[in-house]
Amino acid sequence: MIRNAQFVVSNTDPKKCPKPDRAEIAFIGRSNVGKSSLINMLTGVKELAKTSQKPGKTQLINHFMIDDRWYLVDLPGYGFAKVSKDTKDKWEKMISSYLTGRDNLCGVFVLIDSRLEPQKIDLEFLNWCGEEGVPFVVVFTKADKQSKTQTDKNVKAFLNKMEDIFGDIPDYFVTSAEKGSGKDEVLQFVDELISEYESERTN
Ligand SMILES: Nc1nc2c(ncn2[C@@H]2O[C@H](COP(=O)(O)OP(=O)(O)OP(=O)(O)O)[C@@H](O)[C@H]2O)c(=O)[nH]1
Ligand SMILES: [Mg+2]
Repeated sequence: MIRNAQFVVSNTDPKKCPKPDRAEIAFIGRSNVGKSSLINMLTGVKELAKTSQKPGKTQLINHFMIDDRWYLVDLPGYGFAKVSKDTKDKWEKMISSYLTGRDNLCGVFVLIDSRLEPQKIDLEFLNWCGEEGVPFVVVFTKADKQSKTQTDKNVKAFLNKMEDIFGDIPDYFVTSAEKGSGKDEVLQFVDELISEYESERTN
């Protein structure tokens, strides 16, 4: 359970992010996949992270302080078609330097739309994370949008692709921000990552 969640700061420059003095967990995924909605669902604060029906809402690296203990980070989405090459390049630079340079980052939750068949852009991004040693888990979103059978089918297809790429299946969660499903499982995992980070720091 998250008891307290507060917005701290937004940045374009990863170097200006808050002092990395505590555990940090980030959320990323294709534009409109439901990152901000999931963050609101997990924290129980309805409009903590700004959401929109229009893709490309989140443009900055947004830090939130959770229970005075860890940072939660909402990142802008990738794969939004209606942006210039220049904007895409800037995004890539900002996100790659954040993800590879943030010392206190203990986990990156990569969100995947459970309505879709495996998307090249998601697989490429996960592959990049693997190559760079970015510690990721997969979160399927919007499970309420179709039947459980269809969700299971899409999840399975995606995991099969991941197995082809990595030789094994990553940790994953199936969620709906609308229904609140998957909340306990995701928060339990977050807690494990943070506790691990904290015990490594004190030892
Ligand atoms: N039915 C349903 N709709 C969802 C769910 N999660 C998000 N949405 C909707 O999907 C749209 C996009 O959600 P956001 O949370 O803003 O997505 P985002 O990934 O933060 O998008 P960007 O910041 O633009 O990259 C909104 O209209 C949400 O209401 C879900 O679990 N179920
Ligand atoms: Mg967003």
